[in-house]
Amino acid sequence: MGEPMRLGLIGFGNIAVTLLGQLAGMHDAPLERLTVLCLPDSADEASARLAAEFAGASRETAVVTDVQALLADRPDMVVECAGHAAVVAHVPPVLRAGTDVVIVSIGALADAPLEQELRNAAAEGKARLILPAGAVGGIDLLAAIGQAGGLEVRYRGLKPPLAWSGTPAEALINLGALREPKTFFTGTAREAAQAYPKNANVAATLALAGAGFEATHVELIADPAAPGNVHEYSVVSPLAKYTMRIENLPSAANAKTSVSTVYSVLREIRNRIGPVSI
Ligand SMILES: NC(=O)C1=CN([C@@H]2O[C@H](COP(=O)(O)OP(=O)(O)OC[C@H]3O[C@@H](n4cnc5c(N)ncnc54)[C@H](O)[C@@H]3O)[C@@H](O)[C@H]2O)C=CC1
Ligand SMILES: O=C([O-])CC(=O)C(=O)O
Repeated sequence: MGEPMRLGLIGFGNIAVTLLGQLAGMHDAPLERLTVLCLPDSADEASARLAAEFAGASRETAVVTDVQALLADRPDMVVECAGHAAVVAHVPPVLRAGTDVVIVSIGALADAPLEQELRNAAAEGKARLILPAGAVGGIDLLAAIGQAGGLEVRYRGLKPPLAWSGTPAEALINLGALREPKTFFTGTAREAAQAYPKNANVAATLALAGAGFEATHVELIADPAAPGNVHEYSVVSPLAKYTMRIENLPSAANAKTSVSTVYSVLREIRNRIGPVSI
């Protein structure tokens, strides 16, 4: 059994709430304290759910609404699952304080000055910024072979039309009337991640692991027949060629987010506290 851990969470939406259920059932790699940083309007709900679903004899919980209060709770690691704006607001001070941070809103790093600020903050605090695979897979191989250079990475993100609601796709196509797949975006991973902050974090993850934000080619597609949130990419390099296609189950509470994202975060937590990392 691993050492008990103090975990901080930033955000209390779909990913955080689903993760809470997973953490509550986790007994082989225990958490002794869970501190949630949420917006003031969700603090009461977060407190009630933590008390009902997580707190126990050997588990303490706290809900806070500012980052200094989160740090005062001395988390061993913080997980961001709140969106790009929360990365901007909260992650640099947590890293500077010397606390490792897992971020799911990886597309925030498409803003080059922010990426630099996060790298500097991690170096200053001697902390690690951990970028999980999220809703995509094969990041281990991409990051490994990418070091040899010569990579070509092409990514296609297909989701059902509903998952693109509230995004710039709405102004480009009639999502409700779509009867066949429609590619509404072609461009770089940087453009995709910035224009679609809730849908193209995967493009940023591939870019950071592989060929970079400018050289990673992205297509985004609304497809009424999509069997879920689909991430497809191909890699050509001097060391290996591979293609990947993942059909993800969308979250019940947020069609934009695949459930596997939550399990990817859980994997980072288990790897941190469990006796084996895989
Ligand atoms: N890396 C990946 O593969 C993926 C990354 N994501 C990222 O994860 C994010 C969260 O996803 P969901 O939980 O499904 O979204 P959600 O919208 O259900 O939850 C986000 C929560 O964060 C809260 N929040 C927003 N700003 C905040 C702040 N400054 N401080 C504290 N809380 C704040 C909101 O009130 C909301 O409850 C997405 O916005 C996206 O950026 C999502 C899917 C895949
Ligand atoms: O959850 C997914 O399938 C991917 C996603 O939203 C993102 O890349 O931002």
